[in-house]
Amino acid sequence: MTRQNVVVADTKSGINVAITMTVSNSSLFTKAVKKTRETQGGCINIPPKKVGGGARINAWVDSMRASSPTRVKSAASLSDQSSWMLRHPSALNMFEQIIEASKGKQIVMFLDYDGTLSPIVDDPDRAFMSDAMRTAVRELARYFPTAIVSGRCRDKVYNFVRLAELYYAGSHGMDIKGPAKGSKYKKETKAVLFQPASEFLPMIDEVYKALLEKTKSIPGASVEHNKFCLSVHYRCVDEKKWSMLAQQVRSVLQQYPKLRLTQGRKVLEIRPTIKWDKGKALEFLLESLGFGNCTDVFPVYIGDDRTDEDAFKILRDRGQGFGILVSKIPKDTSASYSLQEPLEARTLSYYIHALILFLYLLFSSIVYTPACINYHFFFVINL
Ligand SMILES: O=P(O)(O)OC[C@H]1O[C@H](O[C@H]2O[C@H](CO)[C@@H](O)[C@H](O)[C@H]2O)[C@H](O)[C@@H](O)[C@@H]1O
Repeated sequence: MTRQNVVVADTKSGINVAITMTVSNSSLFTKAVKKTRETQGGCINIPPKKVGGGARINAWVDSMRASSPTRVKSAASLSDQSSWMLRHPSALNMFEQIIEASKGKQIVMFLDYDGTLSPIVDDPDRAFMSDAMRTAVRELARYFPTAIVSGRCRDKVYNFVRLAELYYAGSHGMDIKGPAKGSKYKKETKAVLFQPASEFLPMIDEVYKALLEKTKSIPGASVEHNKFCLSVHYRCVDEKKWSMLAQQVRSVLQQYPKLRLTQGRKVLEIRPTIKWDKGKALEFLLESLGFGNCTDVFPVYIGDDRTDEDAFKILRDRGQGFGILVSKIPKDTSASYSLQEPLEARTLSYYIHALILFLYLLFSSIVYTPACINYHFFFVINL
């Protein structure tokens, strides 16, 4: 299967247009040409001052609307949904194939936090992961090197996950730290710490203060300091005020050409223009674990957001491992597989159990433990 991503700058709207072509000879996948108003990684061009402001703001707001799950859901027809599922089958249904592909290779796990390990909630400070999920991740890390890759600042995501044995890449990969006690998977003992955007710290602090001031009159808006980047949340902002919020953010960012804007789930993310993202963080971590040029490594990345696309794309380009997109609705993605997303509280528990099941099954097919013998028996029979 070959897949080509072509990114074309839409000079009118200031938003890039990504055209993705997937050509496959496998019966599982269909030929598809997709056009979306976003790039991989969801980058929005910050327009230069002189160009018409109104049109630009409308384009921002359009993009904010497009990322609203309810709208995307209603826009997606049933046949779109099923053809998308053919191209990105459930990781649970494809489990045997996945295990087969990883045979004899070292699996390395990369997990996004919000929307992947924790449910999406209104208050970013209350996005707790369940104890059951923590147990699943802890178990996973017993068998595979495991990293959490998040847009959040590293300390904050660590406080949610609270597992000292993991690698953490916070601030969209711009703040990477290995386990304090070293890792059993890493031969050399030198601790891993990598912060490629350190010089931006004073600027980020400055912009944080400016954004707090500019957005304080917009009910529901909040600004989160993620150390090397910032998040402007609009999940709780009335849609009628989105345009005003976009204008305020734009007015601040125009003074800082060294910062760029990307988009997540009802969040505008501001970060340095350096060429660093979750995909680069994944490569950095593989390198520091000693798997940089290895052919027998099998990285698995699970994420739900546009910024995770950078990592999915790296895996596709390397032809190693695969990405799993957590989403209930069709989205343009470089991930190979999908898992359902917890849109409603009622379906949330299903998703968490599904993910836990997937994580458990992944390691239980390789390592025999009493708790997983039943599944293994089932798995072997089904082969
Ligand atoms: O890379 P991630 O770990 O997925 O971080 C991306 C952003 O996640 C958080 O925001 C998202 O989750 C919040 C809590 O569920 C939700 O309220 C918000 O609408 C989502 O966008 C985090 O707060 C942001 O700083 C991250 O950039």
